[in-house]
Amino acid sequence: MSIAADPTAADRSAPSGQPAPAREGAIEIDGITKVYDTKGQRTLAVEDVSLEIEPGEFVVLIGRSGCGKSTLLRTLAGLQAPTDGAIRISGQSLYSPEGKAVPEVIGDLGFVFQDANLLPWRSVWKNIALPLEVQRMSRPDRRRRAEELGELSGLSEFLDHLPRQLSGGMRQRVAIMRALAPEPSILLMDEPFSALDAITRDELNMALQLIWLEFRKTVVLVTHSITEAAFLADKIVLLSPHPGRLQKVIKVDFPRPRPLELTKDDAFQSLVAELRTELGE
Ligand SMILES: Nc1ncnc2c1ncn2[C@@H]1O[C@H](COP(=O)(O)OP(=O)(O)OP(=O)(O)O)[C@@H](O)[C@H]1O
Repeated sequence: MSIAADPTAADRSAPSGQPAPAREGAIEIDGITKVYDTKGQRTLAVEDVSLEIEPGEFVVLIGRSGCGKSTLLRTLAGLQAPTDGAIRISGQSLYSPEGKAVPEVIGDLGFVFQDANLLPWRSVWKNIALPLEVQRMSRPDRRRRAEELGELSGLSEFLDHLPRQLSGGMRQRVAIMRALAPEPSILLMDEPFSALDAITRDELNMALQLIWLEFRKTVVLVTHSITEAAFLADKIVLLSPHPGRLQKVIKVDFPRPRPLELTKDDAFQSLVAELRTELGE
C-alpha cells in the first residue's frame, strides 16, 4: 500500500494519539515502480522497491548497468514521479497525489552528479554559496559559510579561483560543498567520482567519508564501483536488472573512520567477493 494513500500512516508509531515525531533525514521508499513510456515503448525500469533509510545513514545503490539505479535516485530527487508507490522524506510525502514534487520537501535534498556543473564565470566560493544566494543570505554570511566549507574540504586556498583553475577532484569537492551549503538533511549522489582517476577517486572517497562524519547527513550514493560501495556504505542496496528489483541489502559495519588500507583487509576482500558473486561478475 502506498504510504501517502494510507490515512493512518502518520499515527503508525504514535499509539498514544500524539503525532509521530518527524525523523529528519529519514527516507521511506514504499513499493516504488517506474515505467517509462516513450513513443508507445514501455520500459519497466524499477519494480516494487521498498526500502527504509535511517537518518544519518550512508546508503550505496549498486547493480548492473540498466538495473534502475539512476531511475530510483531521480525519483528520490523529485525529478520524476513514480508510476506507483510513495516516497516520504523526513516524514513528508515527496510527491503530491497529482505526482508533483513538493517544493518544501525538495528543499531538504542536496544533489551531486557525475559532472560538477560549476558555473565557470563564478569563483569557487561563489559557486559554493550559490544556493545561499537563492535563499537571499547576506554576502558576508555567504562568504563566511563558504570559508567554513572550504576549510572542511581542503579548498581554503582556492576559494577565489575559477573552476577551470581546479583539478577534476577539486571541482567535485566544490560540488559537494555547494550541495551541503544550505544544510539539507539528505545528500543524493549519482556516480559523483566515476570520471576521476583511481588515486583521485580514493582521495575523494576518504574526503567524502570525513565530511559525512562531520555533518552526519543521510547519503544515498549510486556507484558502479564495488570497492567504493564497500568502503563508504553503512548499507549496500543491490538491485537486480530488467526490471530493477531489490535483490539484497547488506549491512557494512567496519568501524569509522575507515582508512584506505581497509581495502586490503581479509574481511573487506570477502565482502567485495560476496558483492561480486551477487552481481554475477
Ligand atoms: N528517460 C528514459 N526513458 C526511457 N527509458 C529509460 C529512461 N531512463 C532510463 N530508462 C531505461 O530504464 C532502465 C533503467 O535505467 P537506469 O538509467 O535507471 O539504470 P542504471 O542502473 O542507472 O544504469 P547505468 O548503470 O547504466 O547508469 C533501462 O532499461 C533504461 O534503458
